[in-house]
Amino acid sequence: MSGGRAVPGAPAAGTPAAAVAAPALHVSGLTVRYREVLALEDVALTLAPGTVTGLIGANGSGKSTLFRSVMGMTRGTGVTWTGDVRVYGRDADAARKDGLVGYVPQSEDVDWAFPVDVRDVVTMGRYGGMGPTRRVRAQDRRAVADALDRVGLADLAHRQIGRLSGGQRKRVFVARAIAQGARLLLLDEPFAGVDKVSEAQITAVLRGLAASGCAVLVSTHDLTSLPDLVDDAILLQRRVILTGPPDVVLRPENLARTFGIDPLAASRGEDGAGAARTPHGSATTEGATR
Ligand SMILES: Nc1ncnc2c1ncn2[C@@H]1O[C@H](COP(=O)(O)OP(=O)(O)OP(=O)(O)O)[C@@H](O)[C@H]1O
Repeated sequence: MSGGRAVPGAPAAGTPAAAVAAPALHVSGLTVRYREVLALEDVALTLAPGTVTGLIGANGSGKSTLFRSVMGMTRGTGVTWTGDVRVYGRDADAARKDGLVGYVPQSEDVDWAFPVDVRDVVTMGRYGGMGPTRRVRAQDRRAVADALDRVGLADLAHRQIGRLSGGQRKRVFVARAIAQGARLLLLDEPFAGVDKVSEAQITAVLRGLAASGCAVLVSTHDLTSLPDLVDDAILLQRRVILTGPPDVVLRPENLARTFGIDPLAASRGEDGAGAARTPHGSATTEGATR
């Protein structure tokens, strides 16, 4: 972590020049099995720095498993994991250790009643660079203030985290990743349970991060807003079905390949259950093969 003002997207101190030119994320041959459940099969994808990529798939299609694999969280009893994950050309474990990867999981394992405020949580993003004493330095304070500014939470810095709305809570964890100096951000359903205003704020923050050179991978079921958010989208159904610009990926025939239904038929009410919003109508997000 470099000193001075945090600049998301700037290479971390000591990052080799060759790594700067490398893809932000390169996954190849990733197969993950939870005992008898094959969650991901031979997944390959590449994210360029400075882009936002949407990860689209029905429930159970493997989105969270993909995020967890990049975070090294799919190793353990009953989990079989093969494949290669590189972050800016480096082994993912080493890149995470250096704080290059920020992760906003679907639901944080957080005790919302705990007496910590917004600034305390965002400061946790700086722990990696603080050493064992966790003494907060001037540069940490500046990075935290900058991150809070970016997500529009500066005014709530001293609010206890349990007294935040759902959208504000999401933004706190985005700010924590920004304060960390992450150059690859993984967000698992950041818009779930979030109103349109918060969604627009989070979208603006993510676009801003991409503009400053970060790569962002975001899963969402809100397909209507996808074109405003992403440069590219990946359709996942245990395997990567399709990657491309959102207008191509969101074509009804392509969505039907992943969601297992004709979304236009769904919009006509022939299958309305669990409908997700798309620019073309409604598509159910249920019905994936598990
Ligand atoms: N810890 C686990 N043990 C066993 N099976 C699991 C585990 N976690 C996920 N799975 C299974 O792996 C598959 C992929 O799950 P995953 O959570 O990655 O999907 P997802 O696309 O994130 O779904 P959602 O949109 O519902 O969040 C599913 O069939 C799921 O039931």
